[in-house]
Amino acid sequence: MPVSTRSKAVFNQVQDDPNQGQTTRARNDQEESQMANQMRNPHHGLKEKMKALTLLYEQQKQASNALKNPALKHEEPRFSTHPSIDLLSSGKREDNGPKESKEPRPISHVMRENVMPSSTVTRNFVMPQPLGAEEAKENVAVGHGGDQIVGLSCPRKTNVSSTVARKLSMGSSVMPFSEPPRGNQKVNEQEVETITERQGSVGGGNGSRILVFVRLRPMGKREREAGSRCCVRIVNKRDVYLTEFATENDYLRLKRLRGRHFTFDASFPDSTTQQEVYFTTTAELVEAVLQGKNGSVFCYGATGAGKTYTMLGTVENPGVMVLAIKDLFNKIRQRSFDGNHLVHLSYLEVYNETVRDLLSPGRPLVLREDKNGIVAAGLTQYRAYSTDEVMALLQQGNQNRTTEPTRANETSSRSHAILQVMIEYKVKDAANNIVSRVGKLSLIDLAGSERALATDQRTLRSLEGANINRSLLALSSCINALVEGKKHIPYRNSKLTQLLKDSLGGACNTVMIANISPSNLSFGETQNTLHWADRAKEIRTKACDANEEIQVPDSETDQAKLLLELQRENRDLRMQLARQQQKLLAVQAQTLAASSSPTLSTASSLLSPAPSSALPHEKRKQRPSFLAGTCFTPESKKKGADETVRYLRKTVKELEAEIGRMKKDHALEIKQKDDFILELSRKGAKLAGAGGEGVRRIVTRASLRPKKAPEGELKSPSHRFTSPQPTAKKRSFWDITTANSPSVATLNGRKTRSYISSECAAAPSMLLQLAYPCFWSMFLLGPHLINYIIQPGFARQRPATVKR
Ligand SMILES: Nc1ncnc2c1ncn2[C@@H]1O[C@H](COP(=O)(O)OP(=O)(O)OP(=O)(O)O)[C@@H](O)[C@H]1O
Repeated sequence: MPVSTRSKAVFNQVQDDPNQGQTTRARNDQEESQMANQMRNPHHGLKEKMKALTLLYEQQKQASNALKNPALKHEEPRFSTHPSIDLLSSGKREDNGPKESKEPRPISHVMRENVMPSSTVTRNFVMPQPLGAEEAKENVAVGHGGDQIVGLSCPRKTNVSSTVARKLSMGSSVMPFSEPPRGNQKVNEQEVETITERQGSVGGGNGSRILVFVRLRPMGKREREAGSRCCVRIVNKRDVYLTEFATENDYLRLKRLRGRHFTFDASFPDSTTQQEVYFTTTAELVEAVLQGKNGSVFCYGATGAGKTYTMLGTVENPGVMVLAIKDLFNKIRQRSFDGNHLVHLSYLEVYNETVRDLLSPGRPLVLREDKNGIVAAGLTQYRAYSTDEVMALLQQGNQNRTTEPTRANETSSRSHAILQVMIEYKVKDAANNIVSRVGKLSLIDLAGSERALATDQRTLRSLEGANINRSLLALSSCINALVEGKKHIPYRNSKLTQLLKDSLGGACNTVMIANISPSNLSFGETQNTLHWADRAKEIRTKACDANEEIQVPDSETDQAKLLLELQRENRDLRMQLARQQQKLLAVQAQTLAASSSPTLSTASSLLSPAPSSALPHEKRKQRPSFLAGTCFTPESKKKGADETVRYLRKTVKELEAEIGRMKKDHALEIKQKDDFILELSRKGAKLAGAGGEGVRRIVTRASLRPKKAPEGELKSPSHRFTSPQPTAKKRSFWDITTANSPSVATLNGRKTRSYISSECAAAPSMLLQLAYPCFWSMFLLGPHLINYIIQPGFARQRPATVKR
């Protein structure tokens, strides 16, 4: 620490003085130890350092006075200056100061002088020395529109060297934009690496993040005249504060201000020059394009926000497009001595959802997708050899561009313009093969997002506005889908998004410049622009060095791949379409069913479950379906209804025939059972006769019935939940017969049940017994019928003929 070193030097001087008395020496020792203690303590504040420095200063002053006037050698100075005076030069004085002995002043004295300076003190305020880049960054004053408030407590704005600032701007989270290099100053290649690295790191190694910048334009004359206020504040060249002022009529929020805060990679206040914008946003992309990577810059914002100014600029203040072309040719000249760089140029616009060639206007162009991405078929590619040539082409293209005056902007661009510069660079690789690298730079000036009222409601402008808004809406949908990581990105929703596919989701370094107006009258548009810009920050494009992989294109393989991809896409789309159609048909069918005649609908609703379940599968297949797609015309409707009626009649007939068959079967069964019972009865009678005095026992149902439970006997809890005939035993027809009766399972696993009254007091006569099967057959028919209805295919599985 410089302070402690100096202090030590002073004490050494004191010790070296041979004329020093014992008392003074003792006091000095005490002071020395006190000072040493103070210096050892790292937490001594500024006050302590000041004390030490003041002491030092006093000593030096005394020494110099003593030199000038030996008579005043031990006199105390009559006034002192502020301790901060000559803070930095004190060290020098100390070094050059005399080595003569001087009595150190007591600390208390020095302190008193510092605290209570004499009225005659001359005060000199010294501005601190300029700080380093880091300190300057920390102390950037918060000012409106990026202006610095320079005061006594703030350091002066320092000029950070361009390299440092560039690294700061691209390599760290804080990104103040940099000063442009003067003249033809070469951009350091390391700087380009920094932005690429940064983009790569953000993209997680596989891709790069879109860099988003915001540019605020100055307040326009019209806006000033309309009395608009500035609602945008840019702080730290990065943060954008948007304030909504309450209108005079908005009494509820009259005193309330609503604000929003956004942070971008860099934000340009209204005083920013075109060069600053270019060097911060695009210069590095140009460098990357020369290395065979793709780059895109697009301006986005409301109408009149300054997009065209940023992209094209004026003759005096050329914009990004012009500066990029100039820079590109400069760089090519610097590095290409063998003329290996080929520059091709195309310029197109998207106007009312049609693509037009701005360099050779003619019929609208068709967009096609090939292995290089989306291309406009038939678009002119000009080979350019110099900046002047490109400038001439650019001018020509701009003259062909659709611009119209609107209420919001006198020279409003009514189309999206895309300038594409392709740079092909041929190099020899290690194996001496010529490898060509192609980099593409797309510079896009979008038409302004706008409200119909803000522009023009009446004429063609409104149609243009609708189309512009549609394409921008499609763009925002794509941004949303990309941000949310969706599989399907709706690029096909507009021509603009198709053309921007590469820039948004391809292998490309992309920069978005959001242009905003400062006027509070454009608050809504500004907020919207900032919202989308903020969203776009999250988009990650693919890795940018895909170019390496397409150096040696295998045309057949590529075509096959493309074909496969297109087929897959086609299949997906067809499936999507089919699903949608199915949904539509289902809805239409429901509507049709609801609107058809009540009898028919009732009949079909009543009968539809039965036939579908009762009929064999083949029959169900044949049933006319509403989804067959033939029921949408009146004739087809009638036809469908007739068919249904016919089908129902047929079903009824079939059912009747089935019932008749079943009746016959059951009659036969009943007859067989009756015969069997009769025979048994006869046998029983014979046995009884042969037994003589034996008890005649006729098996009746009553005898088989369980005895009534004794009163007071507990019933199971489930008893409460049984049917109303819990006391009657459920018995089958065969229960009354002997053990060789066919089991219940012989009837296809289905139990045929009947309930027997528990009130039969006496055994029934034979006649009655014969009547029972008839009675039972009634019960038997019911379940069979039900089974027929609820179980398909039952009709084919008739009960096996009962054998004795
Ligand atoms: N940074 C700026 N400095 C000075 N003037 C500017 C700036 N930005 C824009 N302007 C001026 O504002 C006006 C509107 O700008 P510009 O035409 O670029 O808007 P735009 O966003 O392209 O509008 P549109 O979408 O309707 O085409 C122009 O007169 C332009 O000169």
